[in-house]
Amino acid sequence: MKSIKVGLLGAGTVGAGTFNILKRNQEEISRRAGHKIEIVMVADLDLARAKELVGSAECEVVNDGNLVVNHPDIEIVVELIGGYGIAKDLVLKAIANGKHVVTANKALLAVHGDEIFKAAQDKGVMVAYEAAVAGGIPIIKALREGLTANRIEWIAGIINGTTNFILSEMRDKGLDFDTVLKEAQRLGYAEADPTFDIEGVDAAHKATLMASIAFGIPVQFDKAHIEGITKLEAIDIRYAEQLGYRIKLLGIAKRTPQGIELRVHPTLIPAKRLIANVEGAMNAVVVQGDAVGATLYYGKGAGAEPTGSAVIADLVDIARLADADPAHRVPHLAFQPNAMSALPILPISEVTTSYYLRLHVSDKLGVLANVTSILAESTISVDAMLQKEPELGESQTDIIILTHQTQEKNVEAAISKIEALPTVHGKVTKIRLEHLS
Ligand SMILES: NC(=O)c1ccc[n+]([C@@H]2O[C@H](COP(=O)([O-])OP(=O)(O)OC[C@H]3O[C@@H](n4cnc5c(N)ncnc54)[C@H](O)[C@@H]3O)[C@@H](O)[C@H]2O)c1
Ligand SMILES: N[C@@H](CCO)C(=O)O
Ligand code: NA
Repeated sequence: MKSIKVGLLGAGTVGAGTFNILKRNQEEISRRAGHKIEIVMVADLDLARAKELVGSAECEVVNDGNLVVNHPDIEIVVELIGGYGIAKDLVLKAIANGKHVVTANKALLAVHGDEIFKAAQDKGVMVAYEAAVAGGIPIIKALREGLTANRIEWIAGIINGTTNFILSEMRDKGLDFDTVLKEAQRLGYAEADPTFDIEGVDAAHKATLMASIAFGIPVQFDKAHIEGITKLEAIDIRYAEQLGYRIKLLGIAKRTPQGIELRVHPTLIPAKRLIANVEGAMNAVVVQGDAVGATLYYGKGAGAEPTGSAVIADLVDIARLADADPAHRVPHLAFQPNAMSALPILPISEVTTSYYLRLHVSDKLGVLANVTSILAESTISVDAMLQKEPELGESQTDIIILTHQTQEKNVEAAISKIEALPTVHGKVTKIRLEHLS
């Protein structure tokens, strides 16, 4: 049996998960791959961490990733450092040296993916990234291969474990935001910079990659509309529940005749949908294809071994395909590089969806009539409404309105008019709503 030599860049959470699974399941994995996949060198700036991971195993430990990417016997480089700097440099060097690359680095691919995939294409090597989206869930495999017959219509996913964990723990245990974030960091879910998680950036990296392989468009992270969970208020989570909805941070990629919607934001979804009941650090992605209908993928999107599971799946894929003619391998972005689409990513003002609006109003006759006539003038139709009784001794209260589908710019124009009414106080809270059907 041939041995395929692998070099590991980064011995942190995912590096350790990958190393340990490969050690534990070596025999089973070799039976599948038809080759022995062997990590022969581990590089980490923190040499002690790498040494502790490798233990007594036969594997060189170094603190300079260049030794991995320049190693003559290493065929596959696994990049698990993260970020755009040294990770990009080492990935491009590995490709230039004719090595295949496996990476979990969605930030790098969502921003520099086109350059990296082009370099790999020119050199005839593979860049595999199953771990980059929804960790252990084989969503890249499903989109690039399993659903290849379909014209994919939309994808909607809970694709950041940290924020789903925060939303779940806050709702169920009444814990505060900072306490739950610290716990997510301790469990190894959070990014090195946790603002990437809570501000929706990490989910947008993943949605960008899914949009590319679903629709055959270049990676365009800079065009994604991104909102995180930091401005979400507990009161809206409660009102949503009363109306039969849950609020989740969704990554959405949708094809429309005018272009592609690519957006990440807190979203109301009907509580009866399976995806609405995905809790804790779990991830789930719904993919709607024209032939297959809706399919749902669920599992652990973060953590050492779930993510390591995806890294090793890529190693096995590469081991199986390494000898194949590069033209016969699965294209990096699922579509042949000369058959990419130029469909634009739509600005958020052009997006069409439904809305949850919360207005703080004076409890006076005629307020509701004023609001509904503004909505009617803007051709926004109302799906449901909830008017709270004012608290004892209060003269103001909340009105919650759920709209039918309309364009974002219509809703924004109507909100400006509603906020100008003397009986409406402060800003109107707007949260997008998706029925996912
Ligand atoms: N943690 C997860 O659950 C998870 C899931 C999916 C994807 N990812 C991605 O995987 C990658 C790694 O994440 P992680 O959580 O394992 O991070 P981590 O911080 O636990 O590990 C990164 C390791 O890289 C090392 N490192 C930093 N600079 C280096 C350099 N110049 N040369 C060599 N080593 C260097 C660090 O010392 C550290 O040990 C990131 O791209 C992340 O986005 C993480
Ligand atoms: N920080 C990411 C890790 C997995 O990509 C998350 O919380 O989902
Ligand atoms: Na995955």
